[in-house]
Amino acid sequence: MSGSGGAMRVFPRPVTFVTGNAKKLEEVRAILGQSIPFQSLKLDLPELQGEPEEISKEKARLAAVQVNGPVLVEDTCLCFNALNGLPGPYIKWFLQKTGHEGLNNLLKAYEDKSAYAMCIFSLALGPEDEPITFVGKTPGKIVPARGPTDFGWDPIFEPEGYEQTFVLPPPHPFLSNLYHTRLRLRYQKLTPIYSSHLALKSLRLDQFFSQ
Ligand SMILES: O=c1nc[nH]c2c1ncn2[C@H]1C[C@H](O)[C@@H](COP(=O)(O)OP(=O)(O)OP(=O)(O)O)O1
Ligand SMILES: [Mg+2]
Repeated sequence: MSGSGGAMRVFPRPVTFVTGNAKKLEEVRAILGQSIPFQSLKLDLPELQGEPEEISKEKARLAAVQVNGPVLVEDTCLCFNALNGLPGPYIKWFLQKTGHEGLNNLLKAYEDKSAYAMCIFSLALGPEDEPITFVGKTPGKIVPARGPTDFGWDPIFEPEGYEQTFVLPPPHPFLSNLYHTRLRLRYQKLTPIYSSHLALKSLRLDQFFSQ
């Protein structure tokens, strides 16, 4: 696929990011909303049980039927290594029922507090198309909650290489705008993804996202 074209050719219609989560929307809009024709729809779609990628794909299929056009969905998992990846895709329910403290308690029986945050994006070009998934992982560890509690499990996840959870206030306003840190983390998760999966589909990543 060479020559002119790009996003407008791949997506004759805007991609609808379907989510019921305002925070997610804020972040994804900030990262992708400038580079592809983008709109959003607030829907809390059912998420079936199973392996994370399958859950996400199925969600994209449902979304594409509802929207009848190109859709993007994201599923976020928080996976504890000591528990072989659980709570994983079920983190939302664990968080709701047990809170940050309960999540820490789950690991009390284990020395290994390591975890990874995983975001899975699934893109379906339409109701008839098989969704493409993009998986990004950020390693880190589970710590007692600190900082503001405005976004999910952020306060208990300390990404590797950072001495703070996602949400502590920036140590210095010029050095680290936390909002940026968080976006960068997400971006890190996304970058390897574009190249591998989109190349497979012979859709050049820059055609997707840089125009
Ligand atoms: O970057 C994040 N940092 C901290 N917490 C996060 C993040 N991203 C999602 N979360 C929370 C939201 C929900 O409690 C669970 C994932 O569940 P998940 O199904 O992916 O999100 P959701 O149901 O809120 O929105 P959606 O309508 O897009 O499915 O982790
Ligand atoms: Mg959900």
